[in-house]
Amino acid sequence: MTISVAVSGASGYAGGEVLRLLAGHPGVTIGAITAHSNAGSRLGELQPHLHGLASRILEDTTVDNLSGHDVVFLALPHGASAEIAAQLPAGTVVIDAGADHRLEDPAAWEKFYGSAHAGTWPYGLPELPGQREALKGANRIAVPGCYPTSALLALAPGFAVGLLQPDDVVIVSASGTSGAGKAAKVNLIGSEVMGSMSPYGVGGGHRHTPEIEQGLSNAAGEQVTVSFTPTLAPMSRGILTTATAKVKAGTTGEQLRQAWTDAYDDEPFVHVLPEGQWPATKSVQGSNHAAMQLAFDSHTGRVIVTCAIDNLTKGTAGGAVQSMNIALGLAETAGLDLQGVAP
Ligand SMILES: NC(=O)C1=CN([C@@H]2O[C@H](COP(=O)(O)OP(=O)(O)OC[C@H]3O[C@@H](n4cnc5c(N)ncnc54)[C@H](OP(=O)(O)O)[C@@H]3O)[C@@H](O)[C@H]2O)C=CC1
Ligand SMILES: CC(=O)N[C@@H](CCC(=O)OP(=O)(O)O)C(=O)O
Repeated sequence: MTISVAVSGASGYAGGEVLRLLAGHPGVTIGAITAHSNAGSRLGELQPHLHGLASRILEDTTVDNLSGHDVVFLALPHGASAEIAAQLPAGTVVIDAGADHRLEDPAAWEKFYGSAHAGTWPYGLPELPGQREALKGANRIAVPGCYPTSALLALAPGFAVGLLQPDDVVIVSASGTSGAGKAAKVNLIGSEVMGSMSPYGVGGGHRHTPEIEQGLSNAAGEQVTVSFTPTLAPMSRGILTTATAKVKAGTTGEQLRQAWTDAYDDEPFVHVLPEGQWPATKSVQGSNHAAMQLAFDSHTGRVIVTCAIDNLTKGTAGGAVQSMNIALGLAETAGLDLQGVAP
């Protein structure tokens, strides 16, 4: 049996990455591919790396064009996906790469996104406690944001076993510029970003703060507050997150390492590196893998975890395909058997 899949936002970075992964997926057939201003164009003009699909024509992103498939991926700007999703048949598996259905708290949504909350869907990060079960058979899936994917993978194990204090969490992430999408922004063009790094959304203003707090609070079973600072790095892909939290009194370095290795030893895509080896974005580029390392800083009583992902793969499209596989009962790694790229 082959599963028919439609991909909207196929002219953009996230949609293009979904197509790259689906092109190598053994169980799916790619049906409609849709765009907005680029509808009518050949895919090869916009995504020249997708050689096998180059002659496909982008259709308009309409309910009619997306209906009639088993699975629909939405890789659209915030707001656009909720409007389309609400009109797709209930039996279709809809996987939203955007933020519209990630947050559980309508007040947090309204505060950070400034619009009405569209509802909450199962969250597509299967490595979180209990989340793989929640995705089985789901027909609506909210793909996490790229920063939250790295931050939640980094700290959830310590909160899940009660080793970390909930009120002193500091997370700093560096992201490649593709995280911002294809639309040109003056601070993202090469001459501005090459050879330079800069922060943004400083002081609790970034919209991923409530998403990270939600995931860590769910893992901890109590409210976790987070200080999150994103920075822009001169690379096209990749996120390196450094997350630190104060440990509870009496916690040892051995207990911390045990908690992380217990959480991830059986995971196909999340790797706690051997002690002393630290992650690099290059090692996960183009793959659905996350590489991480942790250390206990006994001087400050903090655990420091670094986690590297590719924002477009594990941070978006790879997580989306992994969640689709779980929802449909396929092998979780189908279409995702890709190693990193070097050098
Ligand atoms: N880039 C990343 O690392 C991540 C992105 N995401 C999310 O994925 C989604 C897509 O992001 P990304 O691919 O980066 O963005 P891009 O700007 O690269 O692509 C946006 C896509 O949406 C289409 N589009 C734009 N406006 C509309 C509209 N009003 N109705 C329908 N389609 C529209 C565009 O079509 P056209 O080109 O034809 O105008 C294009 O295909 C966003 O919600 C983003 O937040 C999530 C995690 C990480
Ligand atoms: C570098 C960069 O600009 N990154 C984006 C986050 C990308 C992402 O995960 O987006 P959504 O939550 O919107 O899906 C940002 O900070 O807005």
